[in-house]
Amino acid sequence: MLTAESLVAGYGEMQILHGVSLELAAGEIVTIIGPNGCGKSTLLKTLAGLLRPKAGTIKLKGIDITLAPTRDRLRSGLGYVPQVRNVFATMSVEENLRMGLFAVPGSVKERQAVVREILPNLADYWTATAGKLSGGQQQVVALGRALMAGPSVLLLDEPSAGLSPKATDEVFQHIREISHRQGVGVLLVEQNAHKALEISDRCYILAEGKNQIDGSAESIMNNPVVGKIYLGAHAEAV
Ligand SMILES: Nc1ncnc2c1ncn2[C@@H]1O[C@H](COP(=O)(O)OP(=O)(O)OP(=O)(O)O)[C@@H](O)[C@H]1O
Repeated sequence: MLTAESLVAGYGEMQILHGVSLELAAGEIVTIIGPNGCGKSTLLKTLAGLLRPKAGTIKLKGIDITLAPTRDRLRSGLGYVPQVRNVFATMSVEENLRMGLFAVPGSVKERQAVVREILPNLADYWTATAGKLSGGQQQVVALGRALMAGPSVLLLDEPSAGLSPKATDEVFQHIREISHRQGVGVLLVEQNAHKALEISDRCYILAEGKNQIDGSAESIMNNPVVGKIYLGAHAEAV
């Protein structure tokens, strides 16, 4: 569904990604973990088209989108939810979802009905101002907005950031359903590595802008060395 090969990217002269490669299949959840500053968000921004890679290729459904503008990526089925400022705070939930269709043709009402079926909680705060919702509710709104465009791939940057354990579980449950029921491939960047691995099929570990280790989520969780270095305090529990 989505492949990246040997991506080199960064900010100005500063190179952050030094040849990162990955694959994501339909209906699969893949988590990217790694130390702070290793380039996880930079990788998602590059895949989403916010940063232009200096080298490497990105393909979506076999089509080269390496240099495609963000709008074209959206139309081709690539959705992206950034870590911060992922809702329009002064708009209602309904309007936030409307915005999700700005670059993609389609009927707002029809798409909203589909998204409300996938995320039934949205009905509870449909007319509320998004900025006044809890962090967990805002994250559901952000997911809903991304789903409006009918993506086949979703890039999610730390969806559990700032959420309580309970809200994190709810958001992860939604992610699992979006992936497994709707067939959406989900690429997840998470600090909460242990919890993310529990809902993931596979995992890539990055270090210093390079692929370090990859494998099934289970093999990563059961690898004592990986656990100790990358899963932190949770290592004992794995
Ligand atoms: N807009 C920017 N301009 C310049 N440098 C940036 C910018 N955004 C990030 N960086 C730098 O790029 C490096 C990688 O940042 P990135 O956010 O991709 O890491 P990360 O792995 O997602 O980190 P974290 O886990 O802390 O979120 C860091 O050194 C960061 O300071």
